[in-house]
Amino acid sequence: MAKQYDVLFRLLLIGDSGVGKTCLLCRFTDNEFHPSHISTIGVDFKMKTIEVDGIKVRIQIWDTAGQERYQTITKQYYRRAQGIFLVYDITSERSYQHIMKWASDVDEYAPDGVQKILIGNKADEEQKRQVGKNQGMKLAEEYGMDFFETSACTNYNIKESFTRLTELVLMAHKRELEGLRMSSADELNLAELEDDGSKSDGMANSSKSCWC
Ligand SMILES: Nc1nc2c(ncn2[C@@H]2O[C@H](COP(=O)(O)OP(=O)(O)OP(=O)(O)O)[C@@H](O)[C@H]2O)c(=O)[nH]1
Repeated sequence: MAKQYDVLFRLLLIGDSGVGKTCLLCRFTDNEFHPSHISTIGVDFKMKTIEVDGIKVRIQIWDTAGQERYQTITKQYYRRAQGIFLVYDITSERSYQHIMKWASDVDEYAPDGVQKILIGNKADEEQKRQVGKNQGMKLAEEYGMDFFETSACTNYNIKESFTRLTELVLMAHKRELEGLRMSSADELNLAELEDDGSKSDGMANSSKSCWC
């Protein structure tokens, strides 16, 4: 039977409450968008398999609550991420200013070598824009990250940004992947998902099902 995937790994979405993390995830995995905001409680995740450079990649994507009160729980998920989206809302200067704080949390809690992308979401809301595209680009450059403006609402740059972070993680784990090609027998489990699956059932808790 053909293998369902070659490699498994974990991505994480972080950023202030309301910037659109859940909607980005739902747009990417289910091509759905819902206009109401129901705050995530703790963490939630969804899976999707994509093919990049001929490699079938199964990604577990963790959506974290932006609200301060859940930070103790959500920070526990940083250390097992291979890639992280730092998300702000282009209509909220405050959410952009807070990227500094999210980036310092990543430095403190995520593993060395974790791949990062800066996302300015809600790009469809041009009339309400408070953060210029050049500000996003400048910040991303300072932190050495790639940058995308996205819209979960119009499906702008969603596939592109998820694919790019996946590519960055694949590049960062090139050596392990070469080993996989040589053996061609097993999939590579970067996220130790089987192990986590049982644990996460108890820890992941969200008030949202992903209809957004
Ligand atoms: N116009 C527009 N609205 C969006 C977009 N993405 C999300 N929203 C809206 O922004 C609100 C918050 O979206 P969520 O995805 O729930 O935000 P979140 O970051 O997951 O919030 P927490 O779970 O509280 O951390 C909702 O009303 C969404 O419909 C977008 O690209 N454009």
